Amino acid sequence: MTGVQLQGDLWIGGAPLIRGLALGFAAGRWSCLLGPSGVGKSTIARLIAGLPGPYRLEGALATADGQSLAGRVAMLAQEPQLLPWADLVQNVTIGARLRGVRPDIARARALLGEVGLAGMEARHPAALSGGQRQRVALARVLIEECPVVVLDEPFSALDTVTRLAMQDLAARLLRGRTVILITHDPLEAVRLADQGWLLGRGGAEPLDLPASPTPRDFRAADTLAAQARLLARLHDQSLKTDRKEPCHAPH
Ligand SMILES: Nc1ncnc2c1ncn2[C@@H]1O[C@H](COP(=O)(O)OP(=O)(O)OP(=O)(O)O)[C@@H](O)[C@H]1O
Repeated sequence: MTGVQLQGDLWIGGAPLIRGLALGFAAGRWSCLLGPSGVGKSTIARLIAGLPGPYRLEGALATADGQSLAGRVAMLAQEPQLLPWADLVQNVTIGARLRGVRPDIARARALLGEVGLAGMEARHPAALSGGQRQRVALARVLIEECPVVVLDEPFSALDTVTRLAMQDLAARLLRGRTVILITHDPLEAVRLADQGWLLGRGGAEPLDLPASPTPRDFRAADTLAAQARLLARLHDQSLKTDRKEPCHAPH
């Protein structure tokens, strides 16, 4: 497994986005990024996944083993980005198909079952709900065996109970990988993360997480206390940032 270090200033479209980043994503652990909408979380995800964009890093993105991240990162983007003309098995196995290797159909079917879509394998994405499409995208990431996994709001379209089940599934199947989880949900961060940061324009501040093993019980006192602390920090941050949009109410 490999850890990932990101440090420096991030720019987008010629303007500064976040200054003074110093993030160390520990090898084999789950790290979480939270922060207000537009702060740059998805941009960091794209940077780590090596996807193109109008961003520029004045600093360094490095791995603990010194090897390139190319070909070693699986990413679940905010939008599921499924192939509309392909069935669910073909969607889940797209990585193998693109690499020209034999797709593991049995594993794809098993994963579709694990994400609650058994019996729907022959459907196309248009015949799914938003939350079902998001679970196909989750299965597509879970089938990859990349050491680094970036999950950008992977459970945002799910109802609360399904979300908890998918968190448990991802925690089980991605155990031992270096996972970078982006979320707006304080409970999700507290349940899954070994470490994490709250991002703001001026950099990143570490999260205060329980010492108990993940995935943490959502009923446990230490989980709920950490969730409340994090919610309070997010609330304080939004008051400080004063990001009020002008309101064009009709007169
Ligand atoms: N092509 C672009 N040119 C200039 N700025 C851009 C471009 N694409 C995105 N941005 C800006 O970059 C900033 C960071 O976007 P990003 O998607 O990384 O934020 P985020 O923290 O993931 O937000 P959210 O929580 O809403 O998903 C935003 O303010 C956005 O407006």
